[in-house]
Amino acid sequence: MNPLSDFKNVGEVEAKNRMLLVQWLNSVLPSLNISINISDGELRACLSNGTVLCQILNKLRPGSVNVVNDFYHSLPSQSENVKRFLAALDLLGLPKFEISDLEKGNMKSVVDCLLTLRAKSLQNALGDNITNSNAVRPLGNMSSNVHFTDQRKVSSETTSQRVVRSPVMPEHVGNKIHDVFQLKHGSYSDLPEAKISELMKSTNLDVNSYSLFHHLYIFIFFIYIYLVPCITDLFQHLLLQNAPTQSLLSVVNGILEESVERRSGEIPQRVACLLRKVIQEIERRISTQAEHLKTQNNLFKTREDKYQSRIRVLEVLASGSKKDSENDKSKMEENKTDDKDIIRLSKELEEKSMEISTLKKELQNEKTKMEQKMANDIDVIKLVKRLEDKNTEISTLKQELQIAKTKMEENKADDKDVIRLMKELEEKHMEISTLKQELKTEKTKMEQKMANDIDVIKLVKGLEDKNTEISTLKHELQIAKTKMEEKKANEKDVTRLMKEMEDKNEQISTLKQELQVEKTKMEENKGNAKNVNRLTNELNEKNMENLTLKHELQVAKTKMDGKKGNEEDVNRLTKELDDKNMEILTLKQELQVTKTKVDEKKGNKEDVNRLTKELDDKNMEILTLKQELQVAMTKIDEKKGNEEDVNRLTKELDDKNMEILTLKQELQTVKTKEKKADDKNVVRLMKELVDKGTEISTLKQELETLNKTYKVQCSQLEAKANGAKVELEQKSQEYEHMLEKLSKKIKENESMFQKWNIEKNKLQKALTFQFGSIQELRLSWQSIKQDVKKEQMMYAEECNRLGVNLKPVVDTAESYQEVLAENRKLFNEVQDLKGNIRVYCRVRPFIPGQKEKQTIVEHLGETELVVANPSKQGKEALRSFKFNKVFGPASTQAEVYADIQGFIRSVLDGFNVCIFAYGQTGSGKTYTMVYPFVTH
Ligand SMILES: Nc1ncnc2c1ncn2[C@@H]1O[C@H](COP(=O)(O)OP(=O)(O)OP(=O)(O)O)[C@@H](O)[C@H]1O
Repeated sequence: MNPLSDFKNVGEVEAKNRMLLVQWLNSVLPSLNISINISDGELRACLSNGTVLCQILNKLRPGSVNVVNDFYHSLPSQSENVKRFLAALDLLGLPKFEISDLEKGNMKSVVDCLLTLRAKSLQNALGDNITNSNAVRPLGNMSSNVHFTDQRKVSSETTSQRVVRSPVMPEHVGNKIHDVFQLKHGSYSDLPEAKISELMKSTNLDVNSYSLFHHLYIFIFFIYIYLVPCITDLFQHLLLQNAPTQSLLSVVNGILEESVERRSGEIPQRVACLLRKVIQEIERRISTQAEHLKTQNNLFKTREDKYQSRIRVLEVLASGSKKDSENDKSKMEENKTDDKDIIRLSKELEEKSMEISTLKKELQNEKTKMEQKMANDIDVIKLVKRLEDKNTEISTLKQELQIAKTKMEENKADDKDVIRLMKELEEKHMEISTLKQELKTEKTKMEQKMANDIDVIKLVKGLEDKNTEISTLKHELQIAKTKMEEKKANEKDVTRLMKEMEDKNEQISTLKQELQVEKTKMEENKGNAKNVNRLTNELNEKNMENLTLKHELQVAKTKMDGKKGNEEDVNRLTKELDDKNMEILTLKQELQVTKTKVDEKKGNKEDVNRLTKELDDKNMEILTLKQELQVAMTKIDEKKGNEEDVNRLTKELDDKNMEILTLKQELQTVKTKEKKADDKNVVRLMKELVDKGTEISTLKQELETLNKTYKVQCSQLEAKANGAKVELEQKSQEYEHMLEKLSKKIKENESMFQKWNIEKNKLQKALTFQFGSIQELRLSWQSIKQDVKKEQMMYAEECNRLGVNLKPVVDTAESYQEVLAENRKLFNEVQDLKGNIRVYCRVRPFIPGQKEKQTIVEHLGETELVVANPSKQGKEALRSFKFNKVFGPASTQAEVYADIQGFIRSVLDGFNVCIFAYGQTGSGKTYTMVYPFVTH
């Protein structure tokens, strides 16, 4: 056991005892009105006066203590009151406490003492008439000395009076002894404890219960002494054995008193023997009483042990209950652990539910991802389509580029652009291949079940970037295309110019021929030299113009050969060409006009004049032209000298024309070659196209397979998702079920917890009750112990008194013989006078329940009895009998005894007496002899 808990228990027990005491004090003395939660110090202050203690005792036993009320000398009076109270307790045989305990020491002893007083008073209050009478009686009345002094006071009374009155105290003793005998004969264990204590404590006697048993014994003894001296030793022994001690003592007292009254000084031998035997019997009884006391002591010890063991058992039970409570606590703790488990399980459930929710969320996310991936896949498909479109575009671009390339090669186009474009194309190819690789990797990633969206987004971004790049490239290509077209246009312009040049040259040649024709005509028609000159000048001018044109053409060609002729030059050249054409047209018109004029001059003299005028004009013009030509010539001379140069130039022009022709031929050939190359390129491109188509078809197939696998995977994933959903639902249902179970368990545990709490409370109440009962048992045990000690003391005192009383009895035993002899003589004389043999008749009444109630007794007289005989008639029908005395059916045992009690005296005087009963079975012999104490 835990010492701390012991301490607590001890403290609790002391507090409870104090409360009990306070309650009792308040109930006995309501004026006190002490608080239940009084402390030790307060209780000391309340009781240290001593007056309260004395008042309580006086309340319980009025007049037990005289209270000292000395207000001037309070302290001595207080201690005096306490002393008186303690003395009274001492007299009562109750446990005491020390005065120092009340003044300074531990109040526990004071509380225990007062609680024993309380227990004693409660026992008395439990309806025990004997103890009630004791409670009312003054304390001094309890002393046995008082009884003996009273006994001595009435010693002068007659024997018969004594027989009735004397057994006030000895009757207690006799009863006690009788009861003790009963106990000795083996019924201790059958008796209740209350009865034992009652027996042990009872010092009072109900006089009404004094039975005939006692009288009968005295009566038989006297018969034995005076009337039946020859009675056997066995009967004597039986008498002594069965006689109560009080009867024996009263008999002894009676004999002694009678001998004293007679003053004969003689005690008959038989009486002396009887007295010795009585004394021996009393001694034996005392010794047996001592033994009984010992056995009682042992019994009390065993009972004490029993109580101790019970206390221990109760303590063990208490500890057990504590253990039980601890077990309950442990159970509670287990319940707590169960609760913890439940909490843990609920937490786990929550976690599971959280996991389920997260799984659901993940599933949702997966779904969304799947959908996104589906969307991405759609995007990818779109991208692939776009890529295919791009490929087609690229292929077309390639073709265009190839065409442009060839054209550029043919037309010596910008190599750098072409190279750049080629490089870009290669880069595009590379990019496309990388894109393809990326696509493949994407596909593999898609095959590896959903590459993350970021990569897809990146790819999409990359694709977008690529698209932008492609768009920029397209734009560049468009620009390049436009440039190429422009260049083509330039080329066309160049060719057109070349054609125009050729036309001009042809026109020039025709003009030359016309001029030649005109010259010949002029010569034939003695044409005007001025016109010739003019025409020559004009021709020269035209030649110059041609030269300049050629030169400019050459420059343009060189520029074109330089492959970097810009549009401005071309425009400029075209403008110049247009101007020249305009000039040529004007010249043509002028020529036409002159031709017509010449034709008119040929027709008519007037016209000739006009023509001459016109010729003059023309000449003037020619002159001007010549001048101009001269200027030009001078200029030419200044630059290149003379007409040779012009011829050279004309030759050169011819050469150039030739060159133009050759160039035209070359162009024609190049065009043919170009056509051939174009065909080759077309074949190659076709091949590439076919390859691309195959690639595209394979890519499409791959895409389709990928789509299919993707769809299959999607379906699988959907199936898995559905399965997971079903599992999740099942799990959620299971968890819900578990939750319900757990909630039920929690409710059950709560109900169990409440039950346990109720049981715990009950156990605690039972424990407190048991503790209280243990305490009460202890107190009662202490009181019983005190009672036993007191009884022991009383018995010791009684023994001493008996010894003291017996001593004069023994001393005067011899003088008694004389008295007894005289008494015997007188009595026997009376008996002889009455008749030595007496015959009595007693008629039994009908027994209750007897069916046939017909009596044959016809007449019942004092000494006569008439009996009817129905079988006979006449005188014999009635028969009368005479007896010393006839007792009727209404006669009592006392009447019968009163008639024969003289024989008892004779017995005690030493005479032999014989009393016997005779009669039919069931006539009442045993009733008359054995049941003398039944009063009727
Ligand atoms: N005077 C009486 N008054 C009332 N009842 C009596 C009286 N005498 C005898 N009885 C009853 O009669 C019945 C028989 O009595 P009892 O046993 O004394 O007869 P008995 O003569 O002793 O019989 P047995 O010879 O068989 O021993 C008993 O029940 C007894 O109580």
